[in-house]
Amino acid sequence: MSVISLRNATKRFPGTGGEPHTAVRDLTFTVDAGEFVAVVGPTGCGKSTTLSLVSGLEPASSGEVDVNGEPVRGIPDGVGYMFQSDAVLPWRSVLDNVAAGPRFRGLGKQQAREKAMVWVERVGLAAFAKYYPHQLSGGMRKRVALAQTLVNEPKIMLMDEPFSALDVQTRALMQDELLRLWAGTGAAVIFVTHDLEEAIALADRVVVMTSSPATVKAIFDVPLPRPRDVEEIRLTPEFVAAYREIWDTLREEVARARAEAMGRAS
Ligand SMILES: Nc1ncnc2c1ncn2[C@@H]1O[C@H](COP(=O)(O)OP(=O)(O)OP(=O)(O)O)[C@@H](O)[C@H]1O
Repeated sequence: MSVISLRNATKRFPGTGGEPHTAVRDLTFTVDAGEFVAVVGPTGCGKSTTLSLVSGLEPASSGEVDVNGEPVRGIPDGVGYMFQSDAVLPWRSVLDNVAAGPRFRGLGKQQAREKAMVWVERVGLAAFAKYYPHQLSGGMRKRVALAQTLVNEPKIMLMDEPFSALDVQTRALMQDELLRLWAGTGAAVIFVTHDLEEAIALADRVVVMTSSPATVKAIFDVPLPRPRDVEEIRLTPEFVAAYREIWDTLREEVARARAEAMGRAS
């Protein structure tokens, strides 16, 4: 069953010159329970706006966006977020950062900490539970952010380039970690990325967006088995074939976006 469904969803923002600016147009795709969908497209095409429509942060100007079978009006329950910049609070320990969500949702301090500790352990930070964010590496902070998201047991996870600021090795580690932890949750994921390799390594399906204003250009199934080791899987012929096929479609859009950006600059 689809837990996320967009039908001809369009978003227009007020433009600077009075004319409305269309950020995304006629978006149509669905995400099933337990499905991992990656969204790729050229820079600035409207990927983050797509997530804003699903998260209820921005209402659609036309078309329909449903979450759990209901039209999105405001921020739906059971949705977890992870963005490029994390929401780790510097004045709280790792454990208290992770416990903040359960506290907010009404658990007592002790219960929230117990629940948080389970996730702190799962993301491999048990020895660092009392540390403060400034004492952690970038990868460790991302682990905290992942625990902060997963501790709330979201049925939907919206991820906007969560690992793009990490170095290549830490990034691969975090991708593996995400897949391992997500596997037990049954959550539907939309993962926005610039990086086609990352999209294929992680996802069940890849949605390719056109250049701005974005619409869905094509949707590809990723025929790779799970569980996956993201560094190993990149070397398989199936991965390379999927990469070629999807890149053929994405390349035109990236070229078009570049040409438009150069046109604007000149
Ligand atoms: N709140 C807003 N008000 C006005 N325009 C906006 C707003 N949010 C996004 N836009 C515009 O919508 C378009 C798409 O932006 P969006 O951030 O969704 O793209 P993106 O594909 O996520 O970008 P990137 O690849 O750089 O992360 C851009 O032209 C942007 O300026």
